[in-house]
Amino acid sequence: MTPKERIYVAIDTPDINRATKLARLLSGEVGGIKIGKELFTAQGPNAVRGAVGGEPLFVDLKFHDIPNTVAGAIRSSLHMRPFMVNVHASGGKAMMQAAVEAARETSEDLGIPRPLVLAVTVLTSLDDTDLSDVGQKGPAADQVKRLALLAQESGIDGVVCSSREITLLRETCGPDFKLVVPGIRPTWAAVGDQKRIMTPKDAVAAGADYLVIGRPITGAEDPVAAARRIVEELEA
Ligand SMILES: O=C(O)c1cc(=O)[nH]c(=O)n1[C@@H]1O[C@H](COP(=O)(O)O)[C@@H](O)[C@H]1O
Repeated sequence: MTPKERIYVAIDTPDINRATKLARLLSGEVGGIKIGKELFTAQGPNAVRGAVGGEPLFVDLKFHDIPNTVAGAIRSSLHMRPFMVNVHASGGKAMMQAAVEAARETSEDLGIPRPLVLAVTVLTSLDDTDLSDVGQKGPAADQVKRLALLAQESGIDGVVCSSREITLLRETCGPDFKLVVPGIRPTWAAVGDQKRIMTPKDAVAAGADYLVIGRPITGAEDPVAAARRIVEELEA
């Protein structure tokens, strides 16, 4: 995989014109586009695919519900022809198994490649204190490992984790388990609400498969120049 192919740019806006413009501008500059709750909730599935054009799409809706409902949501999301979809690992084993099975069945029915089904472990905006506030047993790395192993047992293709856990998960889950990593901050970008962060180059060196990068690119005065700068840093 080339450095460019590893980058999924997170387009978080409710505005379809801005999303379409960013996706067109960045087409060919990155590996794919990630669309999440903000655009999806405002504009719906048809608009999402329309905005993204033919680029590989990560549909990041982080489903977290009972198995039957998550399976149905995964089935519905496949009409956007995603390359990756995700659920929360904390939804449990039966829920993750139902998500994988729904993706398999529906992609067969639609005659499309099965998307990678990923599980979100511990959000990159949470640290050890936040985890203990919600009664989860930290430190964050331990909880990420626990959830990643459960996801792997459930037939999930990989996890969304922070850069801080990449090395641990590579050792624990092996070379083929996909590690998709948000909370990526080049040295020249603002941190914002992210807590467990790393630079793009360090994250790839640690073993990340895909990097999810939003505001450092989309919030830049020149998003194409920012994307190119990140690609150059990865290639250096
Ligand atoms: O699943 C995700 O993509 C995700 C998981 C996570 O733990 N942290 C996280 O930031 N994300 C998403 O990754 C993107 C990060 O965007 P920036 O912080 O702007 O780079 C956002 O769209 C988040 O919704």
